Amino acid sequence: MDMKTSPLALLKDPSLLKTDALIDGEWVHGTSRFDVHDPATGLKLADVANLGGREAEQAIAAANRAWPAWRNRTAKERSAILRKWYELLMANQEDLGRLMTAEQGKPLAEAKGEVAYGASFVEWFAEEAKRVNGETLPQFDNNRRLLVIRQPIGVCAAITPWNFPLAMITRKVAPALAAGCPVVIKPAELTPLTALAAAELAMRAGMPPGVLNLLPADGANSIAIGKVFCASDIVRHISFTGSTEVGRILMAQSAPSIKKLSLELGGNAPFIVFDDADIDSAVEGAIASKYRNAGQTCVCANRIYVQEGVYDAFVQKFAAKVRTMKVGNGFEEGVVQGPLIEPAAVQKVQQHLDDAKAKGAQIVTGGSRLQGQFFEPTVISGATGDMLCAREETFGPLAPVFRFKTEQEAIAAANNTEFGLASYFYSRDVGRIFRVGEALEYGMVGINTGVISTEHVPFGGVKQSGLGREGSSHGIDEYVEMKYLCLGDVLK
Ligand SMILES: NC(=O)C1=CN([C@@H]2O[C@H](COP(=O)(O)OP(=O)(O)OC[C@H]3O[C@@H](n4cnc5c(N)ncnc54)[C@H](OP(=O)(O)O)[C@@H]3O)[C@@H](O)[C@H]2O)C=CC1
Ligand SMILES: O=C(O)CCCC(=O)O
Repeated sequence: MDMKTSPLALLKDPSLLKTDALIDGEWVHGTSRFDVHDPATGLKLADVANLGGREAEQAIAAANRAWPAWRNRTAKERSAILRKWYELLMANQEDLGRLMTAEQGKPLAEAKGEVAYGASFVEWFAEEAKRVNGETLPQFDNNRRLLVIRQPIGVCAAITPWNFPLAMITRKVAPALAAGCPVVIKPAELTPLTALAAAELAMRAGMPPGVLNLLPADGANSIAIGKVFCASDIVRHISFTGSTEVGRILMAQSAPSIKKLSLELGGNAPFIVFDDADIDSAVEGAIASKYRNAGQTCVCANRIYVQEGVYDAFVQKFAAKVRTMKVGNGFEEGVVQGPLIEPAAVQKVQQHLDDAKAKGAQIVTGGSRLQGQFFEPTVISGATGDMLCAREETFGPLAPVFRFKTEQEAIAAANNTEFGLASYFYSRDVGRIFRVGEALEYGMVGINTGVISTEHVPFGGVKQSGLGREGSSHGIDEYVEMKYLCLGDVLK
């Protein structure tokens, strides 16, 4: 790595560039390493400790040792450490954003936005730590008292994806820590540097050894670590964000140990524009939803359905806006779309586009692969239900626009998928807003907006998009067990 030309040369605090694993409060070099690259340039950024199943066992044991002291801290003490971590994440927003743009590719402004978003989960759960309340219940005879207490579930594991290198970690780890659970994190192979910097800041915030462990790994070792997490009787909960395929593997592997799972999996978000919508607002929403992170989020609009009366107007206005989007290295001024994460992601966009063209779609704007891992923001019209882009998540900057006639037709098409994460629709009719909002089989519905994510809402899906909810006051429920106490002889 030539540090002079590396985008990481400009870190204000170079000690945030951590490349070793964190186990039991110690930075571990590991016996093997893997390279991390900048998807915009292909250049190597760093080599990182490559840990496997054996170290996963060690990290789990360390977390288990740290558990009694961590759960016995008062909620206020845990809250203070989380609050300090939040402040350090925000104080280092610029550097964390820079690390993220370098390894993930999203434009710097968007990366800094993710730092704030990721930190907001830490701030939120620092507060929620103090609200893990119990209940008293009416007794069934006067000689007894009935109580419900909520206790931390135990050692938790988190497996996170590359598309949100910070926020997907904090959305899992902050509620676990707040509840009194230690964590072992396995970040994505492609984006460990942001995660490691965040772990360093957690240590600076006073996180005790063993309470937060982080194991970078390459693809093969990730599979080995996943097996250890799933088989372990000590790990009581696994939270995973990523593909439905891997979610299914983790669920099957966890069956023997009957583990609690939170799964945030693939989506295939419909974005419906009715004739009565405010078209300019729908265009803004579609841009925000479709092209966030170059289309690489599970809540990105994947299928845009437009009612026939406004179809041509929407397509024309939408494409006009898309043509103004600047594509390039995320560190360049004015860039709003960076590279895709890896060559396979570019190939998937190309495959979906080729398939759509072969089945009769027309390119309205874009349609070309640029150099390296860049792909033009693309809009196609005349999309139909038999196309790959209708059935699978493209996870890239391709917007297929489908035409529909009736509300029933749009709802049926939107629900015609095994996924059920996010959905969106635009209408000014209050009756329709309730009808469609209730009929969409999704965990989240954006109505007259393309932006739904924030820390205090329950984020999650139905059907094969996953299990459980993250964020909000419900997010901590995943990390606590209810215990019923039945107390007799109180009148003696
Ligand atoms: N819901 C979402 O937010 C996301 C959805 N996706 C979807 O998945 C597709 C593929 O993306 P990809 O990154 O490959 O997603 P994966 O589901 O393969 O990876 C997500 C995380 O799981 C890890 N992992 C992969 N296989 C296993 C395993 N058997 N046991 C334990 N951990 C494992 C990965 O590690 P490693 O990085 O080392 O392979 C990574 O940390 C995307 O195109 C997109 O459609 C992808 C990312 C996020
Ligand atoms: O699963 C994803 O793609 C990341 C979630 C994005 C969000 O929180 O809005």
